Amino acid sequence: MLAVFGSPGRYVQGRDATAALGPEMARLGLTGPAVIVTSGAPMRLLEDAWRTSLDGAGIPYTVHMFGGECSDQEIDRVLSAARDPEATVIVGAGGGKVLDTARAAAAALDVPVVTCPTTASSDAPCSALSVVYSPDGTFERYLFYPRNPDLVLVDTTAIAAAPARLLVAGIGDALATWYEARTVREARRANQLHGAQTASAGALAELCRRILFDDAPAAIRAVRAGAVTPAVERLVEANTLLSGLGFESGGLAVAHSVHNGLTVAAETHRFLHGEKVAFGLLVQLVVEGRPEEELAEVLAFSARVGLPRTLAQVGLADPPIELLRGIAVRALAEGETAHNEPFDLDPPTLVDALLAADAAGRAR
Ligand SMILES: NC(=O)c1ccc[n+]([C@@H]2O[C@H](COP(=O)([O-])OP(=O)(O)OC[C@H]3O[C@@H](n4cnc5c(N)ncnc54)[C@H](O)[C@@H]3O)[C@@H](O)[C@H]2O)c1
Ligand SMILES: [Zn+2]
Repeated sequence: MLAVFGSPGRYVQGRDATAALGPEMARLGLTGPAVIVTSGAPMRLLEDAWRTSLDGAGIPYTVHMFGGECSDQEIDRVLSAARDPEATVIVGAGGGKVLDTARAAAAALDVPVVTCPTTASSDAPCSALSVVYSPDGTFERYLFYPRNPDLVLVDTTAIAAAPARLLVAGIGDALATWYEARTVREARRANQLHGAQTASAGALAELCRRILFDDAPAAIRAVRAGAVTPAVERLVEANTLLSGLGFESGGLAVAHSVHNGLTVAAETHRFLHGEKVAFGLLVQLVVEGRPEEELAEVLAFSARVGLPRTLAQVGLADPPIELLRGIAVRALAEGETAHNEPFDLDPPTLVDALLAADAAGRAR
């Protein structure tokens, strides 16, 4: 297997970065017409900055309001919105679902995509894939693309204006990165680019983990105050760039499959991707039989930053055993990254790991 490493063409991050969107697009030749896919909160935060920046760069654009889920239906709506202006670039500005929808529409049109995360709630911004759900929020499939985004522009002022819960969820998604990449490396499985892991992907995942452990509490405090600080900048880079490069070029394992499994339970739909991944990571450590100290370290960190450690904390207080079985079956469906483990996994084994991870979280 060849080693493969992928990354976005250009990554720009900082205070009020949206002011640079027009010039950054223009320097890449992305002069429009553009369709901006966005939702309510990001729109309110950024519409004035878009007008100034894109008008200033001579880039015509229209805005498409996101319907709430990255589903085939929503991707089709964006394609319709792009038809009339004959859009030559799609810009996604919002959470992971907005970015995934924008990326899917751009790929279908074979035009470049720009992602502008307005929250550091997941590692969606930098990747060359989308996660597609049914309109009611059940995981359906991954869509893989030949290219990563041409430009990722991260406005930390917008991110600091978002609820701290979103940043914490992003920490959950980023926390799993190094542990999942370690599994993929040890098992010599393929990463999300269908190649072997480079040493640099492992090193980026490692740096991601170190920044989380060093900077997360200070960054969360600052975002609660709506402030951008050096700790916020580092943490946003860890959640967005390092976790993004780390998961894609490093690979995924049980933690993300448990997330996908949990989505079969409607009770979990009000919880964020990164919150479910954080619990999935505990399940992964249990099923891999990692040392007690490692589980304790992750549990202590998760408790400190406020990530879920139990089934109840992702909406499943006292779940019936049939529901847990359904979650395990979905988590082990064909193509799931749980199969990157170096051992065979079956639903009863995973149900036991779900129960044991929950017990470990409750015991703390
Ligand atoms: N493509 C990938 O590589 C990849 C990686 C990780 C996750 N994902 C996907 O991304 C999604 C998770 O993304 P998410 O956790 O961001 O959820 P989300 O997209 O639902 O966004 C969460 C909420 O944040 C709000 N929001 C965004 N910016 C805001 C701001 N500045 N102020 C206030 N509210 C704001 C949104 O409106 C939304 O209600 C899942 O569908 C997951 O599967 C994809
Ligand atoms: Zn994730």
